[in-house]
Amino acid sequence: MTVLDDIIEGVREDLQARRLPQRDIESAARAAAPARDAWLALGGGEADPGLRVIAEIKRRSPSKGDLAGIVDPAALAEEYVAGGASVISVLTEQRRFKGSLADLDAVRARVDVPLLRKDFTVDEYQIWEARAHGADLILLIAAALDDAQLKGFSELAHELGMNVLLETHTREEIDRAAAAGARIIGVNVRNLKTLDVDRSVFGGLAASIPAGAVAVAESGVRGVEDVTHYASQGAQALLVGEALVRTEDPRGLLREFRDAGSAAMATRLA
Ligand SMILES: O=P(O)(O)OC[C@@H](O)[C@@H](O)c1c[nH]c2ccccc12
Repeated sequence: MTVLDDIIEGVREDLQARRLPQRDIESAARAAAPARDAWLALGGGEADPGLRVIAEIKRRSPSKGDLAGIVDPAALAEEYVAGGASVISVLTEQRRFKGSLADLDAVRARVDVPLLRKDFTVDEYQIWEARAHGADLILLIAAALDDAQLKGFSELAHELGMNVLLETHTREEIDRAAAAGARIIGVNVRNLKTLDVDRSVFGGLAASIPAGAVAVAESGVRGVEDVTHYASQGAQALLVGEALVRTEDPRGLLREFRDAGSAAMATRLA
């Protein structure tokens, strides 16, 4: 059994414990304020977008253990917005990442940028639930889903006005993401089956991401050098967790990342 299989088993158990009747979650989703456009926020369709950052609220991870206490996730989210984050990612998985839907609610109440509900989506219920809690974007992981699920889950998210960040790790998964109509494609340089990080995976796959889709490099940003690396390899956006939750100055670090990344993008496109 891989790490990913193990995580998903826990996610399914937690879901059964909190599941509301389908009509209740649907009416909560329909009552939520309309979703914001995360694709536009990430520079979709723009000729000169500048590097966008998806800043993540993450207390713990299976690979690194405890990262940060984060007693007030909304205050951290406000720092991220002040530093120019385009999207905020809120981990809602409980067992391995110490996240919750309450974190998503707290952040939603305080910031206006698009929010990614970051979780292991394996059931349509979680998509309704994401919308009910104010998410604008959901994560779908190609390694965890078959083609019919990628397509069906994407369609449901779009029907609810949300975007999808479709996470890949191989060439084959990028092709599957493209076939599912993904407009925001992430390459996670961490292999979710082994948790190994290999930063060169992004550059090896970036050219396979279809034009028109926003290319997101996920994981492994330790500092400005990694930002420059990903941006020079074709990343339009970065998903950053650990570096931002560990620093004393998330606002300043975010600005540094955006400046360095935008400069590297400009050089690449010149
Ligand atoms: O903390 P990092 O190395 O900056 O990584 C952030 C993000 O990419 C990572 O949290 C992540 C990427 N895909 C995921 C899927 C589930 C949980 C977490 C993730």
